[in-house]
Amino acid sequence: MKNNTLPLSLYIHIPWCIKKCFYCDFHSFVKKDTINEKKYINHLLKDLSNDIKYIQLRTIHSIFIGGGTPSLFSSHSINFLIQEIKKRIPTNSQLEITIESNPNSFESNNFYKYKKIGINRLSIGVQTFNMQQLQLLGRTYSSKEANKIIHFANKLHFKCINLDLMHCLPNQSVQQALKDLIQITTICQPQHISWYQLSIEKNTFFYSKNLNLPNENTIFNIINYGEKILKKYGYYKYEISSYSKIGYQCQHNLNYWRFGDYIGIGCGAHGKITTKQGEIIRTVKSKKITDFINGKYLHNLQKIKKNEQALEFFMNRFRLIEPTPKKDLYKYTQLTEQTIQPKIQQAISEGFLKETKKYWETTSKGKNFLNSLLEIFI
Ligand SMILES: C[S@@+](CC[C@H](N)C(=O)[O-])C[C@H]1O[C@@H](n2cnc3c(N)ncnc32)[C@H](O)[C@@H]1O
Ligand SMILES: C[S@@+](CC[C@H](N)C(=O)[O-])C[C@H]1O[C@@H](n2cnc3c(N)ncnc32)[C@H](O)[C@@H]1O
Ligand code: SF4
Repeated sequence: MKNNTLPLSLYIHIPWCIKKCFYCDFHSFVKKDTINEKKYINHLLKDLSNDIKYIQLRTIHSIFIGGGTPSLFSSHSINFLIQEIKKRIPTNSQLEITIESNPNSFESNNFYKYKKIGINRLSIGVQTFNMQQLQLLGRTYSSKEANKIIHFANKLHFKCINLDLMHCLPNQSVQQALKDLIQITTICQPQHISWYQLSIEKNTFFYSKNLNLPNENTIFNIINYGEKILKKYGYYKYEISSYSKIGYQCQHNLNYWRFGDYIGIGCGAHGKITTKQGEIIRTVKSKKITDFINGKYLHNLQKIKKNEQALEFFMNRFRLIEPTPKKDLYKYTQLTEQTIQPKIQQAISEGFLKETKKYWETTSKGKNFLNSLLEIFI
């Protein structure tokens, strides 16, 4: 492979939370006592130094500090981390730096300083403004507190604020789900909204519960009317769950979905890298914090087999609303169009896909039955 020109992002995982929410299976564990932030950050930097080889003369165009609840870390620690990273790897002038936070008062004390140290995208996980539902989800703040903190964050004028909102919650009516959206789009007015349909995941408290989840009809109405509200208030859908004002798409997540490269550091972080030889590898870092802080950073490194690369590429690409440029298949995987032509023709003949000279685009049937479309590429 010639010089690697694929966009490169850096993901940093901070795995601690105040408590484990009943629905969440992201890699996080409850903070038992004071976290030795400096020690963890030193290990993050050592973890990064092992992955420097993957940079291949590129610059980093986005940093995402996710979790867990990264906003449990002080602005001093986050500043030290960002400065040390910048000493080690070139970053581009338009660097997007996101940190995720929960709308708890003590965490919001960090917001002002996060902005001062260069964080330009603040993601706040609200989930809902309905008090009963917040309690049902196991969240640790009130809707009043969430509103106050979003209002406070707005006044700090981050370049972009994202709010995470979930829908199709247990016992949730269409009206309640839409009320959350009206609140967010007309009062909070963030630049970006991530609107997630609740998924019941294994290894979560919810998984073993007999929940009163919305039926198909309610789900259809929530999504159908919800998308109308989002569009009415200027939020354009660019990915299955992602909506933004024009110009505020999340560059980090876009890079994932376009099948770009990203280095993942931290306990449980994953990365996806294209090597000089044109191989595509996935890295998974140790999920056990004891392993990670004993210097066992890398848990697993796996090459994506050639015959799985088209599926991996389209699994990411077809999440996006934008059409897929045909030239990107070779750019991101080194696969030629010829190698996948029969499957493309099958997807077109089954009504999931349409094509022009330069693009492939999912039809509404393809968007609504994405898994059936992707099965063609297995
Ligand atoms: C991993 S959390 C990190 C953000 C922050 N810790 C918080 O809780 O707000 C990222 C987001 O994933 C979403 N999420 C987590 N579990 C989910 C599930 N089972 N179904 C749908 N969305 C989920 C939530 O909206 C959450 O804000
Ligand atoms: C579900 S997304 C939510 C993004 C948020 N809605 C936004 O727009 O900023 C973020 C979560 O996905 C997980 N995540 C993202 N990239 C990751 C990576 N490379 N390795 C491990 N976990 C990752 C983390 O749990 C992180 O909190
Ligand atoms: S949703 Fe956020 S706060 Fe809740 S357990 Fe997951 S990462 Fe932690």
